[in-house]
Amino acid sequence: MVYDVTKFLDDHPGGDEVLLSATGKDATDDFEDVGHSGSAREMMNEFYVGEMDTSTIPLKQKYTPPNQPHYNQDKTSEFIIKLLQFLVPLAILGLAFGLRFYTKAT
Ligand code: HEM
Repeated sequence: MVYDVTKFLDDHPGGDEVLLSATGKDATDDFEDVGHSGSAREMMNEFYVGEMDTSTIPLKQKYTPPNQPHYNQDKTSEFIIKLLQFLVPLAILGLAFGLRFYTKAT
């Protein structure tokens, strides 16, 4: 049985949260566990929409991850920049020492 409880959310004595948590699925157990009164069962008729062929419900809903923005998976350029950040100062230092050594010798 399918019920549309959108207009009942504000009026449900058990609150809207429990109703919302029971949407889009078989809420029979949730409903029965509360031990709803006879009048609650009568009220349900107001929100009755129809029947559903439960055999058409997929047993497990397939999770399809939302489309992610395409990140640059190629980390090579990042690695080269890091390497250069390390090597360039080292090269300058080496050059400075080299020059100093060279100018002293001559
Ligand atoms: C169309 C469906 C529903 C109707 C018409 C309905 C109606 C009611 C009514 C009239 C009450 C007051 C107590 C009573 O008379 O039994 C109530 C209480 C409550 N209902 Fe519902 N209900 C519905 C669905 C649900 C569902 C699906 C859940 C759980 C997921 C739920 C959880 C509760 C809770 C927790 C209370 C409070 C019980 C308490 O404080 O003792 N109800 N509901």
